[in-house]
Amino acid sequence: MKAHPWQSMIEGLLEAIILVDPIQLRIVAANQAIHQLLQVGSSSLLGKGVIELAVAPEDVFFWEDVAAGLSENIHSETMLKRADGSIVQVERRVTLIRTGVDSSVYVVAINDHSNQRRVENELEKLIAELRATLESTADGILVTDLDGAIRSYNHLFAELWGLPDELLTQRDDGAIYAWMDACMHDASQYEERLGTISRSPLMEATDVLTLRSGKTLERVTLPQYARGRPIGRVYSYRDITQRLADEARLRLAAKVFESSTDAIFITDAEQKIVTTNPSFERLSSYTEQEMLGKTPRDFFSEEGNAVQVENLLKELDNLGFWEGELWNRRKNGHAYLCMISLVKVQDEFGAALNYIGFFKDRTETHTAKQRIEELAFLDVLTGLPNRLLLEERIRQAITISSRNNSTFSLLFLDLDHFKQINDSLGHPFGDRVLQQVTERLKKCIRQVDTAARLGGDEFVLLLHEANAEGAEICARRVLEELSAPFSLDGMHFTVTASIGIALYPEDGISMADLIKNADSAMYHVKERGRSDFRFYQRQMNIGLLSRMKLDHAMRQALEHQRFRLHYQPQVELATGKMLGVEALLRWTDKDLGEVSPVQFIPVAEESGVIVPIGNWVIQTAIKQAALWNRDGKSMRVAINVSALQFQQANFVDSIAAALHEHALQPHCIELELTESILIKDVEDALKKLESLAALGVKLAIDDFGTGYSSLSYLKRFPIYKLKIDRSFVGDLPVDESDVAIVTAIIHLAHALKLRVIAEGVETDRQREFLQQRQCDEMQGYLFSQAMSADELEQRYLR
Ligand SMILES: Nc1nc2c(ncn2[C@@H]2O[C@H](COP(=O)(O)O[C@H]3[C@@H](O)[C@H](n4cnc5c(=O)[nH]c(N)nc54)O[C@@H]3COP(=O)(O)O)[C@@H](O)[C@H]2O)c(=O)[nH]1
Repeated sequence: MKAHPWQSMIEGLLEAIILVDPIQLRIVAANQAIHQLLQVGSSSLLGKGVIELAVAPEDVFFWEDVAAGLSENIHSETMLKRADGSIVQVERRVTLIRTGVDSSVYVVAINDHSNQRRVENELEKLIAELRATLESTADGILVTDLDGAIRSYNHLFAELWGLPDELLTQRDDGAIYAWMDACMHDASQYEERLGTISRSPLMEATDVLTLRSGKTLERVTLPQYARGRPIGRVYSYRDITQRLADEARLRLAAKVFESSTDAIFITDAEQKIVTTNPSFERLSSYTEQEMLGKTPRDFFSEEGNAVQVENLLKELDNLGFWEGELWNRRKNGHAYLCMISLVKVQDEFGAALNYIGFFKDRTETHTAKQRIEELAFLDVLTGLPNRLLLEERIRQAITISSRNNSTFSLLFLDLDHFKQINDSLGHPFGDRVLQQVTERLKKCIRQVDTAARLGGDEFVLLLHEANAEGAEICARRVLEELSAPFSLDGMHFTVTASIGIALYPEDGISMADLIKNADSAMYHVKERGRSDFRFYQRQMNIGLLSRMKLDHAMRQALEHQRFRLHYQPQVELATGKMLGVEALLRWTDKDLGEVSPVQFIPVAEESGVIVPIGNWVIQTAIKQAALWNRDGKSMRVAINVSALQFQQANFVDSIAAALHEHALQPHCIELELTESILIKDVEDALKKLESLAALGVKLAIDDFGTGYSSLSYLKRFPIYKLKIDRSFVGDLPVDESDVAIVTAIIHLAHALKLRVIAEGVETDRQREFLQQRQCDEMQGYLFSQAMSADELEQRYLR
């Protein structure tokens, strides 16, 4: 094919050129540049249909339009196919050049655009990436130029500031800034700061913005540079509301950790301690440094609790927590009781992240608890086990004895006349006596035995594996131990006790029965004169029951006038003349028969019915004395007065009223008072005795020598007569002690200008002895027993 005349002209052009015949649409000339662009051999394009190079459909349409004479020029981007089939982006300009009147040629100038296109693509990608970055950032971003005109912002910015939809769709920078102003808690400060920033293009700043909504935003602003010069500014906003709250919480947690009074340690996932708080060191004496890397196992494991520690660690891993108490040791070796809580901190899959241990020293609470428990089981005054603990020990003793077929004994011990000590010397004194008694009781039992105080002056001794013989030995030891004089505040006195013994299993197989029966046996001792011991016998409980019955019967007897008075003469020793009588209460019950005052007076005193009975005695005795004296017979009547009766506030008035009612001279009445009455409430007793003496009533001390025998009251009180107790008279004149005592009492009475009478005189030898010692009067079976008023009148007053 002949070369086109323009071939050489286009050959040297850098731009790729093809010349196309406008009729046949065939390439008539092509330069080197197009061959290179399409990577085809030189001249290989010549003669080729131009449409063959077209890739894009619009090119095909264009050349079809050209062929149809519809189009002449085109300048556009398109694509060409290379020889290897690859596509190349080009800028293509097609110009129809008239070469003659009837001839023309299309000059197709082609520029390889693939580089530019690549750059543009890159740019687009970059922009898209930037946009994506902008959108995907966790911060709200606002980009402005140096004048503050908004160049762009991301959706998070809009969200953080709550921009309304209309501001998102229209471009109105002023409205956006106004909106942001309005959101601010302190708009003026915000604007001032913003002004400062915008006036300083190079300024980098971080600010915290507090919005009215309660949100807190952190704003970081940086200048935007292009070619080393600031061209604008980027503001990034981050919602730090939660972070601030978290930080505050963390600060608080840190403060709690630091200032907690609980010792706290935190371990890593391998249970190695990574930190401890100050309380940890305070409590354990180990510093944090010493604990780092140690494990709870190292820290808590103590001699003897290793198994417990292993179990708790197992439980901690299984359940995620453990709580309990453990004994541990401080660095100095001192043991302390830890109240521990261990918690396993886990990730969402349950794997351990950390372990946190809290513990506190519970030693004091433990000790206090122990003390409280002790107090619950110990008698505060004496430190002895109380009823609760005794019951527990008896229960144990029953269990062991029934299993071993062995025995044990219960000694129920009640101090004799202890009430008098309390009443006369006060409760604090009585308490100290009980403490001294306790010390003596402790000496009488073995280590394995129990001495318990039930309350008041009641004690129980539980003697393990003690049969009757063992119990008796112990009872005797107690009586002997107590018989030694007590000494308190310079006072010397004696305390005796009545002891009842019950044996297991003979006297009961239950705790209640054993205590009841020992108590019952003790009562029998009381009834039979006290200061002794006695074994329980089956019929004794009838006695207990009968005490209640007796009380009831006495009240009935009083109501139905079944009491009567007998009178026992009191005789002048020197002349044998009867000077008076002692009124003695008698009672014949329809069921019980004749009941001795020895039996019923103590029960009446115990229940209080002695007061109305005593009043009846006073009324009856004074009435009888008035009758005798009215008939011209001079007869003095001695009346027994019990302590409870004397304590009644109206006692003196009742005597005065009775004397007045029966018009009896007061000197015809002699009141026999026991020593205990006088030492009970000394001031009250003194007042009453002085009032009675002022009335003219004579006062005698009954049973003299058996009580506390405090001689001071003989000096202070208006006493008229002492009555020597019959226990000192019975063995006269054989018993040297009795001889000495009786002689001393007579001398004492006379020295104090008191009269003296001996009771219980049964023999002539006794009478003679008393006469020799110049005792003033006597009373006893030797002269006469007590008898009814009628009988007495018949025998002695005719
Ligand atoms: N508060 C009141 N007590 C009273 C009253 N009546 C009596 N009693 C007291 O009861 C106790 C026992 O009295 P009783 O059984 O009547 O015994 C008295 C005499 O019978 C007895 N006595 C007299 N002589 C002899 C004797 O030679 N031998 C001997 N074995 N007993 C004898 O002594 C009792 C008198 O004692 P006392 O009162 O100490 O003088 C007794 O304590 C009574 O006090 C009452 O009304 N109220």
